[in-house]
Amino acid sequence: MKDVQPKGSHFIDGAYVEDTAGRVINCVYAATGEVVAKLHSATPAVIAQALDSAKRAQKEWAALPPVERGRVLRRVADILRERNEALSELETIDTGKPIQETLVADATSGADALEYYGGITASITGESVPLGGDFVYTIREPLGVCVGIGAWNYPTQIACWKSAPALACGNAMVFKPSEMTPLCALKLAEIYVEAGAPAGLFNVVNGYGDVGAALVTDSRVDKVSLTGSVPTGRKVYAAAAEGIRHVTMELGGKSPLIVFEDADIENAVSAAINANFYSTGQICSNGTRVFVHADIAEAFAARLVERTKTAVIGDPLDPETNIGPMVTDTQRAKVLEYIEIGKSEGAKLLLGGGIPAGFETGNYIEPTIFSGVTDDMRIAAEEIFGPVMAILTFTSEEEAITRANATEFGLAAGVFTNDIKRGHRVVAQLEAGTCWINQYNLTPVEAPFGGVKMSGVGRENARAALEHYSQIKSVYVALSDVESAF
Ligand SMILES: NC(=O)c1ccc[n+]([C@@H]2O[C@H](COP(=O)([O-])OP(=O)(O)OC[C@H]3O[C@@H](n4cnc5c(N)ncnc54)[C@H](O)[C@@H]3O)[C@@H](O)[C@H]2O)c1
Ligand SMILES: O=CCc1c[nH]cn1
Repeated sequence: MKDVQPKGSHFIDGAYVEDTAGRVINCVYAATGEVVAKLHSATPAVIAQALDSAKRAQKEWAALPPVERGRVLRRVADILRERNEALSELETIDTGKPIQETLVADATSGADALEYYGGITASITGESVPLGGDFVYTIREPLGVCVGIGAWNYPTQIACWKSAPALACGNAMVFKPSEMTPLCALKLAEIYVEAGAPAGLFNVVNGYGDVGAALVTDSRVDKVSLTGSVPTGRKVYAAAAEGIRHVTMELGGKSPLIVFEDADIENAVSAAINANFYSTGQICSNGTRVFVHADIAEAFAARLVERTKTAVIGDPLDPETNIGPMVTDTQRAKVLEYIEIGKSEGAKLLLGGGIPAGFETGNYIEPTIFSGVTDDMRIAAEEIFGPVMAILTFTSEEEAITRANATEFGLAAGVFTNDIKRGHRVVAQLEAGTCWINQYNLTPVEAPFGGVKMSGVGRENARAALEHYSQIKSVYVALSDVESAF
């Protein structure tokens, strides 16, 4: 294994920082259990250093001409692309996701965000509102210091999706990665400095949940953007509310993928595979409730099982592997428990259901398919966040919509049909922030991404994210005399 030990646990004010007084964070390669790096959770002194330097850098950054700020972000995008191979390898070591995925979905997705926001930085403007003589103009101002808190499934992408729009709007960011994947965001911080961002503009503090909690309530912080689970979202949202801070909440889901009887079965099967087994099932927007019309359910399941049997489970650094280990043994244990729950609830196990033979070391788990699932089963109601697909059947459009919406979550949804009118009609009734018709899980930076209901607040990506990293100042300009009562 190559040496991935960073020069310090945190990256603050343009340099690596270490404080060994913090609790140890072991960074483990999920395929072997080997500890590949040892870091320390941020102490209060480290957190203060990060916030102070971000506050200072933010003023300097916001004072630059927007076109110059945009140029720095575009340079970050270029460096991310130039180093894609090394960054993808690091992402694979950090998360356990197969290299064939990380080469196309992580630093590259981050680069898209940096390029997109770098390109529009200079067009983040206010407007002029005529009042028949007098007028109002608006200025779109940065919020100040933003805190980003990440989940472990997409450490590079999450850091880029948060920092790119934040910095484009003139903010600074202190980013706290998940304690399970502490390595990738440090590389991004190095790249920001190399691309010309002022020291302190993008700081990374590693740490456990208590570090996130300390950041959220600090008086220097103006905005918090969390990617994580609903229970953490509840805590962070409440803590941020104490200080009336702006929030973005990118939380969990239990999204429906509806396959109508007229759908192209091969495409629908491909989508179900992507919606459940990509990243070994560790994607927030996964379509884990696959509603299939009863008329095609048997054919769909047969083809799905046939194709899933060809999945290549292996070392994620091997380019042939398309199913890697889960991020941690704890996460795998949780998924194995759900599989047992599914069996005891009476769902039919069509494929998988355990640790693959020959993969007793590492956090491996088989891609698992249940059929005969009903809405009341826990495997159909709760987010598992692993490679477990539940197939449910339906007989009418109305029934599919009602059952798809019968969840507290509302992150994403997909519809497969060859009747395009039906596709639009159904999507219009689905309670989800991100929908796909005849596709699943593609998240281009040009499209707003985020959830409704318990799945979140706010949007990432596209111009929509700018609304969540800026505030509007209205300036009334009088061209006439001032009237008063006396
Ligand atoms: N909607 C999205 O865009 C999106 C994307 C990826 C993952 N997710 C969700 O994330 C979850 C999986 O990730 P996870 O297990 O890392 O989530 P998690 O909620 O356990 O942790 C997320 C982050 O919050 C931090 N944290 C924990 N307690 C905190 C507190 N009290 N205050 C501040 N920070 C705290 C953690 O250290 C971590 O960095 C799933 O529910 C998944 O759906 C959502
Ligand atoms: O994990 C959630 C965000 C996402 C969806 N697809 C790629 N990234």
